[in-house]
Amino acid sequence: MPVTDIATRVYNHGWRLDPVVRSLLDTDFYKLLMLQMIRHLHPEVRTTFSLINRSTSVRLAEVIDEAELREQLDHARTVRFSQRELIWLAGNSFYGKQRMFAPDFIDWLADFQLPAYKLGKSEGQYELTFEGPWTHSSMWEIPALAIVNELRSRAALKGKGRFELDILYARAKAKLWEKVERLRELPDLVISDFGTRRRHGFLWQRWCVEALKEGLGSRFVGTSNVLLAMDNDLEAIGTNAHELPMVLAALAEDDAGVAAAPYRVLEEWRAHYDGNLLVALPDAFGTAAFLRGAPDWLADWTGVRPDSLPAIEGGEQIIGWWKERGRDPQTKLLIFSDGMDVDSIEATYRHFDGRVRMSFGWGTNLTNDFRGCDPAGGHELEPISLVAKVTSANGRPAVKLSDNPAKATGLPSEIERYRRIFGQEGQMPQAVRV
Ligand SMILES: Nc1ncnc2c1ncn2[C@@H]1O[C@H](COP(=O)(O)OP(=O)(O)OP(=O)(O)O)[C@@H](O)[C@H]1O
Ligand SMILES: O=P(O)(O)OC[C@H]1O[C@H](OP(=O)(O)OP(=O)(O)O)[C@H](O)[C@@H]1O
Ligand SMILES: O=C(O)c1cccnc1
Repeated sequence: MPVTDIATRVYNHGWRLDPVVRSLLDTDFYKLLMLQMIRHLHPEVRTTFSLINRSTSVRLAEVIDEAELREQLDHARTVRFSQRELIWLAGNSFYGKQRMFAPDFIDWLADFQLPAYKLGKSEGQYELTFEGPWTHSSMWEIPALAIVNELRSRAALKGKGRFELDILYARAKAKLWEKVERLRELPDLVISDFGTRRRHGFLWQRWCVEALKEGLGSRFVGTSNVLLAMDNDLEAIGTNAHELPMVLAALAEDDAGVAAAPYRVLEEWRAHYDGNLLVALPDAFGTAAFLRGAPDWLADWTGVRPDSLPAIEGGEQIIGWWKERGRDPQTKLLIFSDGMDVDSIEATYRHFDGRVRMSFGWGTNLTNDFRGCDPAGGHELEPISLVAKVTSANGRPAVKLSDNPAKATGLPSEIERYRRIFGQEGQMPQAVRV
């Protein structure tokens, strides 16, 4: 296990290009799972992904230097899958399954390059978009977010002294370790790292993952970061994302096609994957409508990943649905993954303990929690709510409604149309923190 003195490195490395993204495996596992399917079924679809800063009070274009941002984005475009990485992807077993990725997909990855980007500025924010085949533009989501988040951290760290940095990281480490000690009290906890996109930095995420591996032992089941999984001999963890129903709905010819899109996605998914990968994401256009219209076979899937209702609320709705459909929730899996942190993990665990199988995907509050750690008392290192969403498919607008109206994305007129199609039952406004 490489042990890097992060404070020393941050101090020493301020003077040359220090690439944020050095591997195309430095992404979420679900991106590769989705990519294999998209390439197979939708190779002709073109999409645009756009950066959206929901923390509008943070004027990113005034914090991050544009030349540095371009340098990092350009560098990411030079990175290719290495031979070693492709051999690992082809030969490793995932979720106990051999050959998850077909040989022709692995061959295709060998030539993969991130497509061009467009970068502008408006009202203190960056306008960063990625247009191209869905297979390519989608792959920008995680590296683009990791780059912007890490450049923001670096900007906040610039000018700090060697000891100030040392104390800052010491505090962040102690803070994380206190969380580990609390989580150890939950005997049947199952938790993984989902924190790549909004991490403080790569090396910090690596430290967090290694700390959880030692501190939580078998309760820590892996990481969604494929590179860290490979390097640390951990399980790569992944489900699927909102972009799948969003793109299929955008491509639909009429309202009925939009309404059917979330279930078509599931059919496509089950034709590619099975077992623990049969986990549905219910909230792209509202969980209540999704569950009401779901085909009965969906209740036979392994689990559901509630993602925008408060965790207990969302879990209860899904358990109620399993019961209604005559399934035993104790055999089912709930994956909680939206802005979780120790308090909500403990509360959710205790609430559902014994009633359902559960696991937690711990993101930003794992890999970017520097709240209260800056010896100078600054707030510049606190995480922001930065996302990259699909905004159009074949030139047609893409929409996400979510259960939380604060997370809706898309043209206002299209959001209205989708609200008419899916209804607004169960919408629950909540402040978005990360
Ligand atoms: N963003 C990153 N992505 C992947 N690996 C990284 C990243 N940053 C550092 N590493 C790896 O972590 C280890 C320690 O990093 P560090 O950068 O301190 O090494 P270094 O000897 O200074 O080399 P480098 O010139 O690559 O920065 C090295 O193995 C390096 O390749
Ligand atoms: O602990 P967290 O930082 O929340 O990380 C995990 C979250 O990341 C993804 O959300 P995404 O980036 O797509 O944003 P959104 O669902 O909040 O819009 C995912 O759907 C989880 O909700
Ligand atoms: O695989 C997932 O569901 C996942 C991974 C990282 C972040 N959010 C979700």
